[in-house]
Amino acid sequence: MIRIESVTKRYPDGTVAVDRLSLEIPDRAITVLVGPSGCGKTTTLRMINRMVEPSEGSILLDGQDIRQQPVNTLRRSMGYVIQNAGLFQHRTILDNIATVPRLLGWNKQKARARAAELMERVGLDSALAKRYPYQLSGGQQQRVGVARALAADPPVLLMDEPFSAVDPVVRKGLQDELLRIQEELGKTIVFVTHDIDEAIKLGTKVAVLRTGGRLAQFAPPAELLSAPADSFVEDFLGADRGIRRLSFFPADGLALETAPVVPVDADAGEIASRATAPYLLVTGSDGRPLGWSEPDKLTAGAVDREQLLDYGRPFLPATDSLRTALDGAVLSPTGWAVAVDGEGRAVGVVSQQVIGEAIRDAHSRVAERADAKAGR
Ligand SMILES: Nc1ncnc2c1ncn2[C@@H]1O[C@H](COP(=O)(O)OP(=O)(O)OP(=O)(O)O)[C@@H](O)[C@H]1O
Repeated sequence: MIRIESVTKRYPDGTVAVDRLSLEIPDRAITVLVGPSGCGKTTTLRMINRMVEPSEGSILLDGQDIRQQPVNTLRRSMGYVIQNAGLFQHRTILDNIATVPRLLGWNKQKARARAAELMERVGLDSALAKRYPYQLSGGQQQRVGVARALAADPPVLLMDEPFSAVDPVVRKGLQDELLRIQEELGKTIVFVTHDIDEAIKLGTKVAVLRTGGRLAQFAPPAELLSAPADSFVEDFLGADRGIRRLSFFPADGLALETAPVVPVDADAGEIASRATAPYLLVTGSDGRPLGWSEPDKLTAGAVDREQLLDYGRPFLPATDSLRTALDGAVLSPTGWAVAVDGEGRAVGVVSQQVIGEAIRDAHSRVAERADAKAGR
């Protein structure tokens, strides 16, 4: 664990970049530092690997003050990734990634073998190994930056706005990749961003800093969204807080209805028996949804697929959230969302009303837990 204990950083010109900051950064999780420009995020990160020394307070790594070990030893235990990757322009991709192992005295062959393994891990095609950084896209360069930071297998990764310079689609890919790598490798990651959506997506815990380097709130993302500490955090979280919070509620408890799901080859009797629902979801012979129809517009044995209403975007109850389920219902012309299994086969349907009830239940469970925690 990294413990930041009442740390203040005053730069020589008198600027107080960080003001009595205390944080406990858990192992094997992603802790995000987020806040407006100039709130002291980078300064805090750089104090962890001693690129910046605190004016007051101390930082402990596994109980030991980081000043008690040689700075090079400390930095070797902490990979560092920055915006625009900061690659060595005159070295190939493979040699960029092999830099730290080489510094540690590994022979060339072993270091390059490790670099090749890491290229695969971060999703880089091995054909890029011999290229130079300028021959890569921005997103690929960022992946090289992550691979290089992981090369010596440090327990800690410090990441300073690593994905800020790439477009939103590439950025999403890099974020997903980081979550996957984290799941596989279990690093302790401290991640700086000014983007609250990125913080909420990546953070196990999120520290919101305000200008002057003071901590506004330190909590898991779902808690930030449900209970912002004050109006600064609330404003920083931005619009749609309620909807975004639904991402943290699983859809697996939704009561699905199977009666309105009819196979395309259903006979007249079966259609009639299901006609109590305002709409029926017609499925193909493979069980996948084809579209919605009003029961009286369905003719047994002769379904006109052109006449079916679009079924919108289905959700997977096992892995998706109430947000995805609600989105599916809102997008559907019938107001009902379609639930599918991993193969895309319809397993049931659910109305906006039922999703609304599930949202209310989820909210009250959170409120009960908060009450229990507060001893009310
Ligand atoms: N070397 C320095 N000397 C004087 N002031 C500095 C120095 N480095 C940073 N600062 C100031 O300290 C404050 C915090 O800077 P820092 O870079 O840590 O913020 P940040 O939250 O990372 O900002 P951004 O999101 O814009 O990168 C700012 O007011 C900045 O101008």
